[in-house]
Amino acid sequence: TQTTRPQRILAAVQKNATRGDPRSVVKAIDQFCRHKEWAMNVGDEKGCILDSVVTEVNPATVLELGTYCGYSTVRIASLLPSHAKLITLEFDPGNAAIARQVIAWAGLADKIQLVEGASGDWIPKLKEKFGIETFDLVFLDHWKDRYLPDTKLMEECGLLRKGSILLADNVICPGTPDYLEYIRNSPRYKSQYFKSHLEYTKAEDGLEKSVFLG
Ligand SMILES: O=C(NC/C=C/[C@H]1O[C@@H](n2ccc(=O)cc2)[C@H](O)[C@@H]1O)c1cc([N+](=O)[O-])cc(O)c1O
Ligand SMILES: [Mg+2]
Repeated sequence: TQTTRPQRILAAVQKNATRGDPRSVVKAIDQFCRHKEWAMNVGDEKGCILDSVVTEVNPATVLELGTYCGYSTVRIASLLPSHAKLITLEFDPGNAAIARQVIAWAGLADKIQLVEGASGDWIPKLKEKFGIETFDLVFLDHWKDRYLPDTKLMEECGLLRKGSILLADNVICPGTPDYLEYIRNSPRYKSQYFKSHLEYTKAEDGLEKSVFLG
């Protein structure tokens, strides 16, 4: 019977990556997606920009919207300080099941809380459920039409503080025009565009980094 793309990504990790070595997990997925089968991971080129932002922010609390197979989850968590926590939201149970195994292979399960469900349902519950005050860093990489409503929801729920960083994938391809328009014109944010390429391709894409000003 036919396997799914996430199942094939997990198989590539289990075949080519070393248990407990997050960078080898990242490399195994990039090799597979560049040479065997494209998949919507943030990828190696934009991943370097992600790494530099994570390192600069050195966050104690991170929210990721859109786990998929856990590529960026592992990439971010591998750079976090020891007591830092990353919460990642995943809607599709099949993707979540794969991501849990990728995260476990990387040896990062103790840093990561994978929550299954819709961002719109879970964002209002994160404070009470996980004892979170605010997020130092939010990585947006889920459904592109959810970036704007979820950003407004995070504001309303008091999950952002002065200096919180939002980092959004795919602001060019597939594109998030309503989010970009809002975030670039709002007096409550200072934004910066990091030009790059769509993962594993020559097409333009980029990351938008925005600081919440309070
Ligand atoms: O569509 C894209 N991403 C959508 C991601 C969606 C992921 O977020 C989850 N989610 C989690 C929580 C939710 O509330 C909703 C969905 C979904 O279950 C899925 O796992 C995309 C597409 C391209 N592309 O080239 O076409 C490139 C990219 O880098 C992309 O990120
Ligand atoms: Mg993406």
